[in-house]
Amino acid sequence: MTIAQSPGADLSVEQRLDLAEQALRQSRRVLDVMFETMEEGVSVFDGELRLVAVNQRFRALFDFPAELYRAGTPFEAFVRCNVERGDYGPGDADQQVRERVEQARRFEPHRFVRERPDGTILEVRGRPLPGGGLVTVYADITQQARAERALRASQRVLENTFEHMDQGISIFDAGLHALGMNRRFRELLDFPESLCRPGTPFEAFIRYNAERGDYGPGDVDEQVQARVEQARRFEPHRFERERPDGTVLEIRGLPLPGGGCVSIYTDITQRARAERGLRDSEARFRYLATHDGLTGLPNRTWFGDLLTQAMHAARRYQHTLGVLFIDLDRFKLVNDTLGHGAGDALLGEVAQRLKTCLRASDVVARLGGDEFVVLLPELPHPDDAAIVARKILDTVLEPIVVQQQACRVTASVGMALFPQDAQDEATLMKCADIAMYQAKEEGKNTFQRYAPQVRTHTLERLTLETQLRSALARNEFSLHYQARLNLKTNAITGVEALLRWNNPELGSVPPAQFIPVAEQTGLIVPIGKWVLRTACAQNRAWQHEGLPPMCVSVNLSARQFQHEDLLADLAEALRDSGLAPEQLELEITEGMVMHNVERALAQLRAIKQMGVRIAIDDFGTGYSSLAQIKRFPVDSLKVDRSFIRDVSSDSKDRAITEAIIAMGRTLRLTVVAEGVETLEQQTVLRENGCDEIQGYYFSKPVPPRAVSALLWRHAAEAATA
Ligand SMILES: Nc1nc2c(ncn2[C@@H]2O[C@@H]3COP(=O)(O)O[C@H]4[C@@H](O)[C@H](n5cnc6c(=O)[nH]c(N)nc65)O[C@@H]4COP(=O)(O)O[C@H]3[C@H]2O)c(=O)[nH]1
Repeated sequence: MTIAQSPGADLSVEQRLDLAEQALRQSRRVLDVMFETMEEGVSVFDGELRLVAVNQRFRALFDFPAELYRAGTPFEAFVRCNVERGDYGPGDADQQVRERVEQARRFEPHRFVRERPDGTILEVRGRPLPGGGLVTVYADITQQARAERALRASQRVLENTFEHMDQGISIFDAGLHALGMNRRFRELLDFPESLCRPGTPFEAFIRYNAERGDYGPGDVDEQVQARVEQARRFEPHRFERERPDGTVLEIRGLPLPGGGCVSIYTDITQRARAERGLRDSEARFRYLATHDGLTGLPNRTWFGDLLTQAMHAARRYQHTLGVLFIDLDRFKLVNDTLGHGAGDALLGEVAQRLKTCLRASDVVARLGGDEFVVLLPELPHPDDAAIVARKILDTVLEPIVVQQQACRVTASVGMALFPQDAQDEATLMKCADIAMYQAKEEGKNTFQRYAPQVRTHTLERLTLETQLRSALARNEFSLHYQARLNLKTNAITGVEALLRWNNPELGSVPPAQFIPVAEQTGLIVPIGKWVLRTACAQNRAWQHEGLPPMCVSVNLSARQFQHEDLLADLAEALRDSGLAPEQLELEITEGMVMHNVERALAQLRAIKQMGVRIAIDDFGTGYSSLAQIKRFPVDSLKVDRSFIRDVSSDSKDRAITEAIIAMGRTLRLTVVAEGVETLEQQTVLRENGCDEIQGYYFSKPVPPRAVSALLWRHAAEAATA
């Protein structure tokens, strides 16, 4: 330190000495103040390592006992005090003292950091003094050291996190050279260790990827160039990449504030797979929601959409649009006789044929069951719809081989046109539907253009069908019974069960009206089963009343006769009612057996084997020959009403009736005349040897209670006769 000298060359020696002394005292005071007010603690020891001085800050930092601060205290005393209060940590006290004193005795410059037990961190700098001795400066660096320590700790945490992150990270500088990358980056991208070093150019990674085919086929140089150029733009980006091993990576790139960029790689394979699965199932769902599962054609929903679009276009460009409703005529028969598998195969074939016989712009859809619909979006001329309809009929008519059997089905087609027949989709569809019903009534295998006058009739028929569908569940059916009289014994030999339908909306509907509808719709099968069960139970109930046993006849429809469940239904009705099989008779018509003689024969034999009787109903109206009837195991023939009506007046009718009676006798069959309304008719029949009669003359069809009364009355009359 330099103390400023004051000028005074003209002063005496004493004066100068005095002045120098004053200056010395002054600079000593300055030094003292500086020493005492220093930020750092300072200790000064002489060449013998005895204390010369410590400043205020030293005292505050170390808090040694006051007696130690006396000048001349040996350095060793301070060290020992520190050792004793644990300042140097655990260890042998004497050795700790010895080591430190020896160290100090070397009087070498030194610098170290020491942490005191109270957490204070000191930077200790020692310097030998020129004339011997040692000055040591103690700086309290606790705050700074703690901050540094915290920084280092958080750096370690960061490095640890970086290294063990679930995402791969790579960092490149502004010159696109690698600054760093973590373990996951190497794993996810499967790069060799040699590549994953700081300084590796971005291009090297890209080239490595391109060469191993990570970017798919293509020119490697072009792939590299495109990617490096892209990276050079340092724009934020995010995309997904599927690696050849199937790993799907989401790659996000972010520019760094000081230049360069960081890329984050996330393995999203699972999520991508799940999303792909979802997309697949969504597509599948969409397909199922719009397609018919069996034929692959558009379903009703999709067809509705397509029709709406086509109507818009037709309206805008003012052209004619056609809708054709197609219903297969004998499909249910195929389904019932050959099974559902055959039915499905047939529908598939029909769908295929419909598709090929139409233009690509036309639409064919399946509405369900055996119903198809065709949309002709643009008809140059309204008559063109008829040409398409004819084409459809021809194509459907071609034999279809199902289960090695050639089937032939026909179709009924209904046509409706926009704008001629309807202005909106729903009405247009309804019109085509109505026209289709009309075509069916016209005798099938035909097409019909919608005409407003058929609408009313068809609507009635539609109402009937709708009501009929729920009639069984709503308990709207009942059975009436018509008695049969034996002309020789005058006994009531049996009753015929006749179905009655009473509907709250339609009233009492005659069987002639609803039975054909029930047949067409297939509803006759469950209804017929109900008739069978009810008739058997009723016959048994009469027996329980004490009436003499007799036979109950039940009409079988063609559908029922062909149905695979018939035998099981029969057995069930007999078992549940407890009726003897010979007290049940089934009435079938000639047409039913003539359709497929061999199959019918097998069915009839099976029924006969159960002990159930069989009658041929409406006999004479069909085409069965005597030779064929001979083969059938039938018990009776019921002569059709039409021959009986004029049997007493018309010689031709009488001749036919006589022939039937004679034939029946030859075949040992019971001959029953139906529709006998007069005494004359009865007399002629008796004279000709007819076995039994049924008709209004003897009894009308009546409810069970009235039958019971008739039977009791008749039994009583017979007893008194
Ligand atoms: N004019 C006239 N008619 C007479 C006379 N005696 C009886 N009838 C009627 O002639 C029909 C005889 O039955 P069907 O020929 O089997 O003809 C039946 C039968 O084919 C069918 N049907 C009735 N019930 C059933 C049933 O439960 N199942 C099936 N599949 N068909 C049934 O409906 C047809 C008509 O039945 P219904 O209207 O009850 O008509 C009955 C009966 O009421 C008469 O002296 N004069």
